[in-house]
Parts: sequence; structure tokens; C-alpha cells
Amino acid sequence: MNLVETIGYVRSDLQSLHDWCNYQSRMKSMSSSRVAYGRTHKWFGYEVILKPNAEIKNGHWDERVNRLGDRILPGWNCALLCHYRPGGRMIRHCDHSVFEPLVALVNIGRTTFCIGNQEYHLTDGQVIKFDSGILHELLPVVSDRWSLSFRTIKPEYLRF
Ligand SMILES: O=C(O)CCC(=O)C(=O)O
Ligand SMILES: [Fe+2]
Repeated sequence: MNLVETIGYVRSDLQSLHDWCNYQSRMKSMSSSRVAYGRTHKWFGYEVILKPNAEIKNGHWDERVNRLGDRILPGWNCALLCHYRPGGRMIRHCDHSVFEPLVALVNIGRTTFCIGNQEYHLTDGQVIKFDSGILHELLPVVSDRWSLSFRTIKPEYLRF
């Protein structure tokens, strides 16, 4: 069984997506993360501070992110743009339980993504879905690479 489903490719917009990624200069370094190295990130929709008791705040807002998210993960409320510099990686982990496990992710650049015992070489613009409750890992990237991942925070954690 494939643990990663490819749901499509960003094609016509790919160069402008690269330009947009480069432009996102206010990405902060994830100082508290024990699983990500050589990575900076920025939240859209809700921002989640990933402590054992997750803290949920308002993140950034961007029309491009909203459009993409509505197409690839209807009902999403949280998006994370990550930049990995060469050598950047994520060690094996499962995502925080504050999120529904289904993640939709736009891969920008090239990377090797491992989940369960499977390995996937993701190409520039590839859009995938996976169950983030299954152990997954990102091997060190060889050149700059971004991911824009969409998640849904479980309703029991939302306060209005
Ligand atoms: O950047 C990626 O491709 C994976 C990111 C990931 O697994 C995470 O942020 O939890
Ligand atoms: Fe993850």
C-alpha cells in the first residue's frame, strides 16, 4: 500500500511559487524543535506553538496560501511554509496530536521523504497527501527546498 498519494502538480504557477517562497523573508527559526534541523518556518491561518500543550494563535494571511489550501485540503485551517537549506532535514517523527493526521503538502524543490518503510523522491511542484500519524522523515536536502503543508487543527483545540 502506498503511504503517499500524489494528488497533482503545481505547473503553470511553479516559478511564481518559487519567487513567493524566496520573498517570505520573515520566517523564524524553529528554536524549540528537536526534530527539524537547518529549517526556518512561517505559519499561515493558525499558528501552533508545538509544546506538549499546544498554544494556538493567529498566523499570517496570504491569498495564494488560501487558494492552494482550499483546493488540496478543503477544511484546512493551518499552513506551514518551511525552508530547508542544503543539509536541512527532519528526523523520524509523528506530527503533534493537536492536528488531524491527514496532511496535504506542496513540495518545492527536490527531496527524499520517507514514511513507514517507504521512500519517495518528490519532484518540484509535486503535491502529496499522507497520514502524519505514521512515522516519517525528511532526508538531508541537497539544495534549497521548501514545503507548504496544510493541516486541520482538531476542533476540540479551537476556542472562539
Ligand atoms: O517538509 C516536509 O516535507 C515534511 C515536514 C514535516 O513532516 C513536518 O513539518 O511535520
Ligand atoms: Fe511531520
